[in-house]
Amino acid sequence: MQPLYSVRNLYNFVTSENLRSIVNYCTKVKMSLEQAKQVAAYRAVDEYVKNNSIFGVGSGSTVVYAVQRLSERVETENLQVICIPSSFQAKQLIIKHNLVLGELDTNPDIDVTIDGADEVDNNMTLIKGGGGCLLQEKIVASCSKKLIVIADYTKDSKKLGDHYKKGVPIEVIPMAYVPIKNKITSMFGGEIKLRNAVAKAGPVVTDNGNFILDWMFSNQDLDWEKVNESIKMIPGVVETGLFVKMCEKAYFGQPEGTVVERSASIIN
Ligand SMILES: O=C[C@H](O)[C@H](O)[C@H](O)COP(=O)(O)O
Repeated sequence: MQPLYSVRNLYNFVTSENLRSIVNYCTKVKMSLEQAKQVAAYRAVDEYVKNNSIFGVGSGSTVVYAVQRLSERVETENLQVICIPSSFQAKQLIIKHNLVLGELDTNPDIDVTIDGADEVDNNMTLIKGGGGCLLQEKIVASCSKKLIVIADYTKDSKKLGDHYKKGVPIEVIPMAYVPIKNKITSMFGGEIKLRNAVAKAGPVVTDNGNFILDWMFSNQDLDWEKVNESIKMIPGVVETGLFVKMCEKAYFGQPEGTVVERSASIIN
């Protein structure tokens, strides 16, 4: 007897008609996500980037829209803005849009950084580093008067882990990844995976030559500030993707094109 889920049965089920509906549905979801990212990014750049300022450029797919908007504003309003990148990707975006590229050596005081996030909780604690850029992002954010997050509606959570299931990224020195993995799980439980590359054999290597561990925590009620401090004390840990008390405001683009805002001042 053929199993119900055999390839032939699946093939019969996926007729060209319902395949078209599945593809249409996926395209609509993708478009609504992209639109949500764009409206959030445009709003943040319009509200926060001023003339004669130093601007920290975050990393990820949502930041692409922020840089796009900034370049439009630089052209139409003749804004003078120096851009400080938070990754190789951010640097390439700045160059591609002919914006002024700066560095922390010459501009260590940033007015505002606009960055994406993998998840934002009710207390404005962030998980970042889904794209492996957490270390430079945290350095740039720490040099900024304001950190503003731009994200689509799927990143808006009550508690960390509500929506983002890939865990907290932790950047580590390669030789120490196994002991670090063991120490974190024995302190806080959960499960840890070494992040593997997609178009390369072996692990992801960050812009700084390190590895990334993804910690799937099992307790959503941890004190993230303490957890962050404890993990950072482990020798070989370079940085965590937990951004605690750093973010001033988050803009969440919605599927229908509106933007929901959340401020740290309302919460704290
Ligand atoms: O390492 C990547 C960064 O922390 C990104 O800002 C974060 O992963 C969000 O990226 P995206 O805007 O693509 O969702």
